[in-house]
Amino acid sequence: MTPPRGKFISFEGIDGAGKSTHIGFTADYLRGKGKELVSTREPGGTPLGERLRELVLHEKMHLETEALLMFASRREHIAQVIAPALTRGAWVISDRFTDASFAYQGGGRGLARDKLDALEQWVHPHLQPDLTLLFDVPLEVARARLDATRALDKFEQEKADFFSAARNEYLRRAAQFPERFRVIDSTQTIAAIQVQLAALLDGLL
Ligand SMILES: Nc1ncnc2c1ncn2[C@@H]1O[C@H](COP(=O)(O)OP(=O)(O)O)[C@@H](O)[C@H]1O
Ligand SMILES: Cc1cn([C@H]2C[C@H](O)[C@@H](COP(=O)(O)OP(=O)(O)O)O2)c(=O)[nH]c1=O
Repeated sequence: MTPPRGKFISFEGIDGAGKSTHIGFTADYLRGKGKELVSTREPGGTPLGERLRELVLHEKMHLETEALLMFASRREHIAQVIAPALTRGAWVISDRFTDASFAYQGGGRGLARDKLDALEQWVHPHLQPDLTLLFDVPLEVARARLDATRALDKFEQEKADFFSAARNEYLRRAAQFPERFRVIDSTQTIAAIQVQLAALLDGLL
């Protein structure tokens, strides 16, 4: 008998919003409920994708090259990891997916939305996350969290305008696709967010 398809959850937000923190909690929570879980990330998630990630996070390149590499990594990720896992009934949680390309290459860098729409249609015409968790914080909060924790990559070194545009594009997408997005106020304490996450995940189980 074919197992029921697994669920696909993406985690989004500007750098420093708290995605990585809550991915760990979500993975533990779902494993605790007995789900086979695949925790992965973009760009990356496959050996080839991780090599593309190194390039795209550290090399200067044309904006369209950057967008194409994000989708090239995603194509491989879907083929090798996401689709097979969902088919065998595993749940997939991904640290970013296509909404990040709309937010960063589209909102942040100004790539025309119709080009991103075309790439999305090409690379995954029939696949969307069942749930997209958007961790939303004001830029100053995100920046303060980043400065306190780590060395910054190419994107994290961008200026406030870039993150403001990326955040706005995320919120625009959340309003456009309310059935799959949940916006989480990430200025709350980690414990308060976990309570909210547990309730959202229970709704999917
Ligand atoms: N709700 C929160 N309140 C306070 N600090 C937080 C919160 N969420 C995350 N942090 C801290 O902010 C930093 C960045 O979080 P992280 O999860 O790495 O963000 P992201 O993956 O979105 O870039 C970490 O040091 C983390 O402990
Ligand atoms: C998936 C994706 C990520 N990005 C950017 C957002 C992030 O700044 C960067 C890497 O994402 P992320 O995994 O959040 O890095 P870390 O957790 O190490 O901070 O890639 C894009 O610009 N477009 C995309 O399509």
